[in-house]
Amino acid sequence: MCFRRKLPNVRAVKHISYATLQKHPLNYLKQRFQSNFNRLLKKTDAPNSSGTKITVAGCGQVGITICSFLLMRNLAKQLVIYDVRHDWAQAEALDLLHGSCFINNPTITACNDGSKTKDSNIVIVTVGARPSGKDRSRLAIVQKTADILKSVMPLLVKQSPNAVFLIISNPADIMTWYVQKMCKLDKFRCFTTGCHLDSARFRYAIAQRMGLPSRSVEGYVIGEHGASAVPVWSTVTVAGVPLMRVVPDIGGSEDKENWTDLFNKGVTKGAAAVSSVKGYTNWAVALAAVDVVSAILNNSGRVMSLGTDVCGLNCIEDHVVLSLPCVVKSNGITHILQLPLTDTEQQQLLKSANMLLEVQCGLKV
Ligand SMILES: NC(=O)c1ccc[n+]([C@@H]2O[C@H](COP(=O)([O-])OP(=O)(O)OC[C@H]3O[C@@H](n4cnc5c(N)ncnc54)[C@H](O)[C@@H]3O)[C@@H](O)[C@H]2O)c1
Repeated sequence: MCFRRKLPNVRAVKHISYATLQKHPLNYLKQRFQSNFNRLLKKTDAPNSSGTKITVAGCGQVGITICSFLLMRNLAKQLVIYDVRHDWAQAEALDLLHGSCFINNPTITACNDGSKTKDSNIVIVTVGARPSGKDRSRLAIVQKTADILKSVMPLLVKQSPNAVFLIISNPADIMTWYVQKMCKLDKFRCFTTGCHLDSARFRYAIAQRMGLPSRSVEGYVIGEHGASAVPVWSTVTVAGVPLMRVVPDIGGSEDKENWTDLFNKGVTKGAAAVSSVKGYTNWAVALAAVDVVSAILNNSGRVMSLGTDVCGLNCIEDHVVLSLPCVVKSNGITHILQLPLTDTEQQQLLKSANMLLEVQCGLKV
């Protein structure tokens, strides 16, 4: 009996005018219910934490796949989808929201003006053009994507000046260099997934040849996320055994087992094998991006081959963005590893750096 008396009295809500009731009977009911329900909730002094906020800029194939993995892995409490196609972004957000009860009730919003991205912790950038036509290389779309980023990035940086910016848009190394320069962002908090994806493809290709799962293989690809990527055979271990100890000539001119072919087919031409059929790649890049986000949010200190300005490292003397193994913590990249490379690997890395530098110089900024 005592308990019943403490329940709020539904008739006590007086502030709703008769006009409102006439106009919107449903509103009236909603307000009555909400007002009474709120009286049951007693607020404490705990600060209101809204959780990690992540913006995904660009909700094409790559962007929306990243969104779905972020939600499935429970990494974003607030997700903002930003795209010039507002209706499309809103529809994608609503589609995801319809499944809220399966993904821990996140807040998902969409916008085309950047307003809702304010104070994001992480901004993942996938806006851009896809390679199409005869030349399907990543470098073919460089100026087009740069022009798009020129209109998008200042807005996103202004809204979230302290965020970590993860650049996916291709050609990813050049675009990261461009964004770092244009928005004056530090290299530790504006970087690209770069060769983290290529390293995953590398591990997969080696594991396939060995008949083992990818996770039994460690090893890095460095340099350009693209045709001049460098396989660092000297870092490859299979079940802890350095592959170079078993195949001393691996990747060299005497490589009778054709490991270089395996790299070319599985890594540098890996994306084309998918996109020549589908028209795009989305799953592996999204998994790689979400892996980086998870490393950041967990302050993990994991080492990943990511692309940022590597001037002064491994004999590279220019401000060029390419991938080297990086330590990832909550504020971004804390350290970049100077790998002890073989002569062949070092030469290939410098070649990759020079090629990227040439494209950087040709960009109209
Ligand atoms: N780094 C990697 O490993 C990797 C892998 C795959 C794809 N990519 C790159 O990711 C990018 C996206 O690929 P996708 O397949 O999702 O392409 P997509 O064409 O499906 O999506 C691009 C999205 O960007 C949006 N967009 C374009 N201009 C915009 C603007 N000015 N403002 C806001 N939004 C804008 C488009 O509306 C579209 O939704 C491409 O550059 C692609 O090459 C990178």
